[in-house]
Amino acid sequence: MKRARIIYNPTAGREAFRKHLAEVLEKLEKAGYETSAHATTCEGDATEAAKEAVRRGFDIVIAAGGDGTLNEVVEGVGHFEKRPKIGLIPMGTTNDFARALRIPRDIDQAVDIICDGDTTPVDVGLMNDRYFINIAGGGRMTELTYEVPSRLKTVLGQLAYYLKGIEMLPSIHSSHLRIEYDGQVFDDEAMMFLIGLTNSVGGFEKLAPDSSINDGYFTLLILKKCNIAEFIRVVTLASRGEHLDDPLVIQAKAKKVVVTSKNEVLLNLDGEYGGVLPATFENLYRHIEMFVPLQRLRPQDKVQEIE
Ligand SMILES: Nc1ncnc2c1ncn2[C@@H]1O[C@H](COP(=O)(O)OP(=O)(O)OP(=O)(O)O)[C@@H](O)[C@H]1O
Repeated sequence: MKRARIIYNPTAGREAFRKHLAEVLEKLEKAGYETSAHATTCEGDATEAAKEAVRRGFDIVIAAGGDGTLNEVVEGVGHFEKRPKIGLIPMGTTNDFARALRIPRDIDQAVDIICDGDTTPVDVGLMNDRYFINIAGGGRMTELTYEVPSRLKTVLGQLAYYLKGIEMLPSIHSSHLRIEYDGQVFDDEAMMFLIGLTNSVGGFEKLAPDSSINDGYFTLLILKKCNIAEFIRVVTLASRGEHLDDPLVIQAKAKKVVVTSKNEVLLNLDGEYGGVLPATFENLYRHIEMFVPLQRLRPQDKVQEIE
């Protein structure tokens, strides 16, 4: 019998996972998994629990929580040579990664995907020595996501981001950024940069529409220096996926990105504070095997059988 370890964040999202735990365990047992669960107690605990699960030889690790919990689980398993497969039960507020993988928010349906057993390899990012699964970025605007208090996100959902964004608008300014990406260089003032692994970021599904979850490339977006009116215009365009042709936006594909600055620039990794520049971002090609609804993936995310 295969062994599964559920790592769940009891504080994630609006709904308590604990209420559903018994039925989830039963379902997984029926599908042939001997399953146990761990409730995280604080920040970083999911990473330790995931490391322990690898050491104890679990075949699969299931993250039940938001992007933060999945990020911590990947951080825990990512450094090991032999990595368990990862399942995801989206319980967060935005669930960007689940959206990119077409994993439904319904707990029952998400567990069905794990029970069905279809998996696909996905790329993960490594920033210096920390993993990220969805998005890394830097610049004043990217600070927005981790300045929104978790409690506010839970109560207000995405509205919390908008409210915080309005509050922060007057303090948005540019920073010097030197960005080397696959042999090219941007060296100028800019508002922010984003390095995405999937098409889904902060609830915006059209920010990096061409990105694929397993092609080995990041989508790099740079927003050049602009004033607040231009900034609002580009963010509005981005919400509709119409920003890529804007002269203020640079878009590129890259496997490796190195960013330095003359200023102090704070970083954001999967929506949480990620330290300060300088940083090197590497795309780890198909580093993690994840349970997904294969037939629902976008064509560019499907692994071709003949490669
Ligand atoms: N018991 C706990 N108490 C407080 N914080 C916790 C606990 N367990 C985990 N955390 C922290 O909560 C953070 C956010 O959790 P998570 O991403 O699962 O939910 P979310 O913020 O509601 O969802 P999303 O990231 O999709 O918006 C995690 O990064 C983790 O460090």
